[in-house]
Formats: sequence, structure tokens, C-alpha cells
Amino acid sequence: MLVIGIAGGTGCGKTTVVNQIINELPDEEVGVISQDSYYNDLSHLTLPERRETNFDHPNSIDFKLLAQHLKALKDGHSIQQPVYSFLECNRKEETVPTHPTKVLIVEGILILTNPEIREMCDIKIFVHADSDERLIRRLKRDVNERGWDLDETLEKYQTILKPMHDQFIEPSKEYADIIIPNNKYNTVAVDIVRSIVNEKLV
Ligand SMILES: Nc1ncnc2c1ncn2[C@@H]1O[C@H](COP(=O)(O)OP(=O)(O)O)[C@@H](O)[C@H]1O
Ligand SMILES: Nc1ccn([C@@H]2O[C@H](COP(=O)(O)O)[C@@H](O)[C@H]2O)c(=O)n1
Repeated sequence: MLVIGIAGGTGCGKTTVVNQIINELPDEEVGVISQDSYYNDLSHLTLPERRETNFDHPNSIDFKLLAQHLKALKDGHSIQQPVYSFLECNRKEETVPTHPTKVLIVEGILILTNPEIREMCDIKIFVHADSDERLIRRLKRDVNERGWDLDETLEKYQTILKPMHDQFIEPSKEYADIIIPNNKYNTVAVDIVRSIVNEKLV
């Protein structure tokens, strides 16, 4: 199994890049695991308390379970991947059966901050977009899709997202084998990664 780790700050375009890479590739050959599925279970908190959580700190992720699942998939075993609700700020009851594939992409803001996960990635990619681009994209998404208002999102950016990005996410760039500039759509970089994936699939 070829494991590709894809990190980068919120709104840099990780999900978009992943979709461009896997577009038209057979589902049974290429799998995707999102770090978001592995946010800690916060069922003991109320929704208002969960909404106050710092979701950009490495401690917000159950990296132990993620590493365990990656190892199982690499060893050829299926896993039950947790499902996350951004509206509820918590894991759902249901899980998704996820089977081993020839290529596995693991994506998330904090993927390259964890030594054990880094160790399991054959190729480490960091998607870069400038902070103003990322803030604009994030604002649109939080307000239109995730039930936050403008002021809440801006405050969260200043008090959590930016400090966590500077402390944990940006420094993890040094571990990347490939950095994809993504202020604009970068079809050349995506094609290079697609050709690496295709090589593994023949
Ligand atoms: N290169 C790009 N140029 C303009 N908009 C982009 C680009 N890449 C992604 N987007 C948009 O920015 C938003 C965030 O992208 P997404 O892929 O979800 O980022 P991430 O997964 O890193 O948070 C989405 O609305 C997406 O369509
Ligand atoms: N309940 C939550 C959990 C996380 N977030 C934010 O998601 C961001 C990571 O996802 P990207 O697609 O942007 O990489 C992260 O910055 C968290 O703040 C959230 O809004 N709500």
C-alpha cells in the first residue's frame, strides 16, 4: 500500500486537491481517510461546550486510533472509520467500513505534526495557500455551511486558528516531500501526484 499524507492550513485546498487526485480513479484502488473523522469523542460535553473546543490543537485528535487504523489497513485488514458531524461538533454513532486499497490518502491540517503518522506516510505533501486566501475561503465555508456567523468566525480565527496554525501546522511543512502552492488551482502539481498514484496502480 502506498500511503500519501496531505496536510496544510485550514482552507488551503486539501480536500479539493485530494478530489482532483482521485477523480476518475477506481474506488476500490484508492482510499481516503480524513483526520476530521478522528476528532476526540466529546459526547460528555454539551453542544455549546463542544463549540468552544480548540479543534486546531494536536490534542483534539485521537491520533492513537488513527495510527491503529492506518496500521491495520497497511496490514491488509478492514477498519470501521468514525464519521464526524461538523454541525454537532462530535463523532456520530455510525461508522464506515473502510477496506485496504493499493493507495491510501490521509488528509488533515495536523497530519504532519504527528511522528507516528509521518512514519507511516510514504509521500508527505503540504498544500500551501496564503493566510488571507485561507481566511476568505474559511469564512465562506463556516458561515454558509457550518452554522457560524461572521463575527464568531473572525474571533475564532484570531484566537485559535491563527495561533495554532503558526505553532503547529506551518512548522510541520518542513517534513513535507512536496509543497503544492495552491493560491490558484494547480493542475501541474496535481498531475504530478496523479502520475505517481497511477504508477502504483498499474
Ligand atoms: N486553488 C483554489 N482557488 C480558489 N478556491 C479554492 C482553491 N482550492 C480550494 N478552493 C476553495 O476553497 C474552499 C476550501 O477548500 P478545501 O479544499 O475544502 O480546503 P481544506 O480541505 O484545506 O480546508 C472550497 O470552497 C474550495 O472550493
Ligand atoms: N467541529 C469542528 C471541528 C473542526 N473544525 C475546523 O475544521 C478545520 C479543519 O478542517 P479543514 O477542512 O479546514 O482542513 C479546523 O481548522 C477546525 O477549526 C470546525 O470548524 N468545527
